[in-house]
This record gives sequence, C-alpha cells and structure tokens, in this order.
Amino acid sequence: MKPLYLASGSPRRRELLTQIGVPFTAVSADIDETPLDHETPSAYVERLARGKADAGRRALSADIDGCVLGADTAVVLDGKILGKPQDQADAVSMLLGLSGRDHEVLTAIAVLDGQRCESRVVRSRVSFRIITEQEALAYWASGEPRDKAGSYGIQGLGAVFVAGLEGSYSAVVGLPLCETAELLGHFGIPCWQNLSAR
Ligand SMILES: Cc1cn([C@H]2C[C@H](O)[C@@H](COP(=O)(O)OP(=O)(O)OP(=O)(O)O)O2)c(=O)[nH]c1=O
Repeated sequence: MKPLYLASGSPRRRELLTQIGVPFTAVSADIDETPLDHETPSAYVERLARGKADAGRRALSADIDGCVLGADTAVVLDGKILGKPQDQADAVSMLLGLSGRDHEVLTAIAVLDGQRCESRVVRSRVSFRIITEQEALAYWASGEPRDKAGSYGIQGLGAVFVAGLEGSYSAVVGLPLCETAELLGHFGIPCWQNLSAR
C-alpha cells in the first residue's frame, strides 16, 4: 500500500483522518487562497483542494511514491465565499450576516498520486439562530473564530449558534469522512486498517 500524506496544517483535518484509522504523515501545503474573478464557490474549493494536494506533493522528495490528500472548506452566504476573518470587525460582520439564516458549507477533497488526481465537493446546509452583536464580540474574544472559515467552529463553542445541519458534520469541520474513505479506496488505501489494534 502506498503511504498517504495529508497536505494540511489544520489540526481538525489531522484529527478527522486519525478518526477513521488511516495512517498518514502531515506535510505543509501553503497556497494562495484568493478566489479568481467569477469563480463559483464549488469551483473555488475544488481548485484549492487540488492545489493543496499538488503543493504537498511538491514538498515531498521526488522519489517518494505516495498519495497526497488536500482539502478546502468555505462558508457560502448568498453566493459569496466567506473565508477566515481578517480581524474582529470582519468576524463580527460575518457572524451577524449568518445570524438567523441558513448558509452552505462547501468542502472539497482531492487525492493524487503520480498518475492522476480525483476530487469531490461536499455541500452541507447549516441554520444559525439569531446572534446578538454582544455574543459575536464575546465569541471573537474566545479566540475560536480566528482560523475558521465563516468565523465559527461547529465542533467548539460555535455549536451554540447552530440550530440545524443538513449534510455532513465532518465536512463542516473540514474533512468529509465518508467521501474521503471512498476516494482513498480508489487509490488502494483502505480505512480503519488500524482499528483492530485499538
Ligand atoms: C465552518 C467551519 C470551519 N472550520 C475550519 C476548517 C478549516 O480548517 C478552516 C477553513 O480553512 P481552510 O483554508 O479550508 O483550511 P486551513 O487553512 O485551516 O488548513 P489547510 O492547511 O488544510 O489549508 O475552517 C472548522 O473548524 N469548523 C467549522 O465549523
């Protein structure tokens, strides 16, 4: 079986991949995340997931014959991509924009080896209850929104804003586990092979 490399600095993605028993090594994959003009959110996350996998592969030495997994998550409100917040004002404005409404979370995954790249985009719908400005400010002060698309983490304190979810919880956190397992299977990497050792 080929070794797997996770092209990500995200601790959430590492935890999620560990959850399904896949052995992997994390490699860094810093790429420019600026959306292109007129790019749809779905095309955007897919391009970034593929770009991260590709950057991860380039970070490895040429003689390594492995598979590389990259992922990208964006929060989409009224067709607009909400990335990570620049500062407090940006985070508060995103949270108040999401307040009392539904939005989409798109997460793309891409797996490549030396021959080919396969990718998927997973779409989930999240409903937020109404959030007051004081709550948004207090949430910013907790530190949680800083490194998260849409300025919230469903797996953390941000859960108190989430009135409903339709789709994949793991995709909202950053890595859709059902689809990731399926895609890795296409590259001959089985999941939960480590589970018997637990
Ligand atoms: C909506 C949401 C996002 N997020 C996180 C997942 C991603 O880590 C982050 C979106 O940014 P990304 O650019 O997708 O990922 P990243 O920069 O954190 O990591 P990588 O090195 O793989 O590029 O937001 C949560 O943790 N919880 C949530 O509920």
